[in-house]
Amino acid sequence: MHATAAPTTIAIRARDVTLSLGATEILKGIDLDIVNGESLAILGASGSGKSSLMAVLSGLERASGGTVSVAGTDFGALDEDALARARRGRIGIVLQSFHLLPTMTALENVAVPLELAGHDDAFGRAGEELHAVGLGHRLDHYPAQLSGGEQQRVAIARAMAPGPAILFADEPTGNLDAATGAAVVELLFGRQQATGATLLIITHDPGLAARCDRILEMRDGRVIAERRA
Ligand SMILES: Nc1ncnc2c1ncn2[C@@H]1O[C@H](COP(=O)(O)OP(=O)(O)OP(=O)(O)O)[C@@H](O)[C@H]1O
Repeated sequence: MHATAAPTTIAIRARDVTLSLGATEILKGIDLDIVNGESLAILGASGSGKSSLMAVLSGLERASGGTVSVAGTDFGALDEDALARARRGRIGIVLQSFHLLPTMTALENVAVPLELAGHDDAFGRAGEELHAVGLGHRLDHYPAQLSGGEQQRVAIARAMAPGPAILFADEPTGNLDAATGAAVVELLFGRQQATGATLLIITHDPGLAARCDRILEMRDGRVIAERRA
């Protein structure tokens, strides 16, 4: 019996991507295809270009050369407004140091960006997502009243609330102890599986990388190795 493979669709395609800041060439020709729903770990020494690659693939930074296409849209062909529209709701980002607003509760941290993006029921959606990350009982807590692991859960809820097709995480467990980090990793993969999102994780943790479908290793602005986990 032959199963007909569903056509794989490319979430992110990079072709000969370079990034120069001033006289420094940071990315030196990256070629990459990331399939929808795939999880990909990016490993590499400090300064190898991991965060820069994430910035370019997520549209935070424009490539100096080459092309980055997300869901078939060439980011380089878009002006600032069109790029912001293309990114909005489609790309979620979780960073190592959470970046929650200290004067807002957990619920507000998740709801306010949704509200600004014009979501009809921002607070309802934010509450659902905070329940999904296990923080239904912490909605009215401020970041300073939450543990590091809880703050990272809020940051994950904020990134996931608009229903992004792609989630980027830059060392999401870097500021957490091992047990808390492991719980956050379970949560990330759980949310990925529940939503079918594509997941890109920058990590120094080989155990976390091994949980991903594929591992890229960077050195000096280039991808030097690639393997299936
Ligand atoms: N704004 C900038 N101007 C000039 N050089 C920069 C700038 N930002 C980053 N770099 C340089 O680009 C290189 C890659 O940095 P990047 O942050 O992407 O590395 P990384 O692999 O994510 O490192 P880490 O694991 O330490 O976060 C480094 O040598 C860094 O010093």
